[in-house]
Amino acid sequence: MLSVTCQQMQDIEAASFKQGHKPESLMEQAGAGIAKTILHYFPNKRNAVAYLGRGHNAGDALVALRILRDLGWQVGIRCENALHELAPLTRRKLRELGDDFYYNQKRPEKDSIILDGLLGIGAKGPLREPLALLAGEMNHHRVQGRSNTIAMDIPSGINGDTGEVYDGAVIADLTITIAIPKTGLLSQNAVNHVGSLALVPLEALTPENIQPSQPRPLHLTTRHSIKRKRRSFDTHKGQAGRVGIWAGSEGMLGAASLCAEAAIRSGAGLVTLFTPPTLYAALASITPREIIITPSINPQDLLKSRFDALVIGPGLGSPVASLAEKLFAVIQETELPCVLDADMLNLIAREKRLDLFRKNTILTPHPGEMARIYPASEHFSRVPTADNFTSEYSSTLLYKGARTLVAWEASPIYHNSTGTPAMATAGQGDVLSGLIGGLCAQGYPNLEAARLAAWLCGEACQLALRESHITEETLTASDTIAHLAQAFDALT
Ligand SMILES: NC(=O)C1=CN([C@@H]2O[C@H](COP(=O)(O)OP(=O)(O)OC[C@H]3O[C@@H](n4cnc5c(N)ncnc54)[C@H](O)[C@@H]3O)[C@@H](O)[C@H]2O)[C@@H](O)CC1
Ligand SMILES: Nc1ncnc2c1ncn2[C@@H]1O[C@H](COP(=O)(O)OP(=O)(O)O)[C@@H](O)[C@H]1O
Ligand SMILES: [K+]
Repeated sequence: MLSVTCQQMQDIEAASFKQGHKPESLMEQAGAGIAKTILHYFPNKRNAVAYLGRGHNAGDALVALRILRDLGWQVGIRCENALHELAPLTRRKLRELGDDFYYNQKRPEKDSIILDGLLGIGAKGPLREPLALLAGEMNHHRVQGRSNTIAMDIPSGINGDTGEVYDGAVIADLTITIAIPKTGLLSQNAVNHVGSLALVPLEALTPENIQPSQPRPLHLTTRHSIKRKRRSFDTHKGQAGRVGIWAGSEGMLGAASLCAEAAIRSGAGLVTLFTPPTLYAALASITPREIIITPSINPQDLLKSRFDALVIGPGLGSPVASLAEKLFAVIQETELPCVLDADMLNLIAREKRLDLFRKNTILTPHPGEMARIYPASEHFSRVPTADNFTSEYSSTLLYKGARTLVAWEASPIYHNSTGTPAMATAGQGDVLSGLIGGLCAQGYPNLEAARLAAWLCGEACQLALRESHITEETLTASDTIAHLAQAFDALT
């Protein structure tokens, strides 16, 4: 969904009020959506404390808090403003929690949920007292109490238009933005304060007829903006997509195995993994039985079978020159959707074969690989890099990072909403490339496959963290695969 400035959001709100929508009804819908999102990621009852400012942002937090309390959560508030200073609607939402609620203020306990309802799109400039004090308290409890902070609409102390981070701004693990994403949330400067993103759509507030504020529009990929395919009843495995993978080398068998497993878990009907004959036995012992493993020394084999998509690169290492030439020839010849990942990108950079970045290819560089294939990226921030790169090359680009970007030619630059720092662990990229290949093989257009795969991987990891035996420290790429089903299920 297109992102908007705070002023554009306020104009859309004002227009909806003119049409007869009521602020209280919108606030109830926003609060209900926030509570639902919190329960999606934190399904077990906890202690929740809402930090309140004076405006309607606090009202959203109070509605969510009321819903959580009705479901048996222990809830409380922190507010340094006098009651009479609160906006009338916000005061009403506070009263609905009980007359004594304001006077029995609470601080978060260990492992709490902290709701940031200090400031939303009505914020002007850096945090002023008493909100600066409360933001400091929230950030302290988040670290000391290992609590999770969830920002209502935008993290307080962030400029919603530019993403500028003011002193003492709230650090959120998850920002639940209301109705339409605000452009500042997508800024790279703000990423450590925004965390992962979720959207609560409101029917009355949609971005129709809004002019993008940038020449290349910035969109957020959320669960609502991805369409999941349904199969017809008589689908057979040949129609469900055939993926050919060239991956792995001595010491990097796991990359090949994870990539192939993710491809079959994406829904692809048949996945074939080509491997040097010397690695066959070892790879067969760690790869799911559903994967066809074919010993091969010639990448041309990728062109001989009837595949619907190819993935080349995970764990490839540094192939000898003759193998490299054969891989280049395959990439040059194939018209299939072709994911080029990891060492394949390094190889292309090293041999200066950027002519291979054709329309059917999907490139998945992390910033290090990006600097090799496109040294200009070191002089630009992420969005201009994605913009310039896709203007120069006709490939679909998936530029990995804490806010993964996906773009193609003149498409909007899509910012992925899901993900967690727990993903900073080996093998996540191999899962991602396998997933993209599997989705392409099922007929998702390249851009859609890349957006969906990035969203699914991030969502799977966020959902994995709900489980008591998986933490930020212990999450592995295998856990990502194991939670893909829940991620698919979370799509509307
Ligand atoms: N208006 C509506 O119909 C809806 C509003 N919603 C929520 O309401 C929010 C906007 O509410 P408001 O317009 O009341 O604005 P805020 O809740 O952002 O509060 C703005 C008030 O905070 C104070 N303030 C501004 N900048 C400050 C600073 N730097 N330091 C300290 N105090 C500062 C001022 O008193 C200002 O009036 C949205 O972000 C969203 O969360 C949602 O409930 C959806 C519907
Ligand atoms: N802090 C983070 N927040 C969100 N996603 C992350 C974070 N760190 C890594 N990721 C994601 O994990 C994946 C890692 O890919 P990559 O670095 O290629 O891993 P590998 O090569 O080990 O498989 C990318 O999709 C990246 O976007
Ligand atoms: K907020």
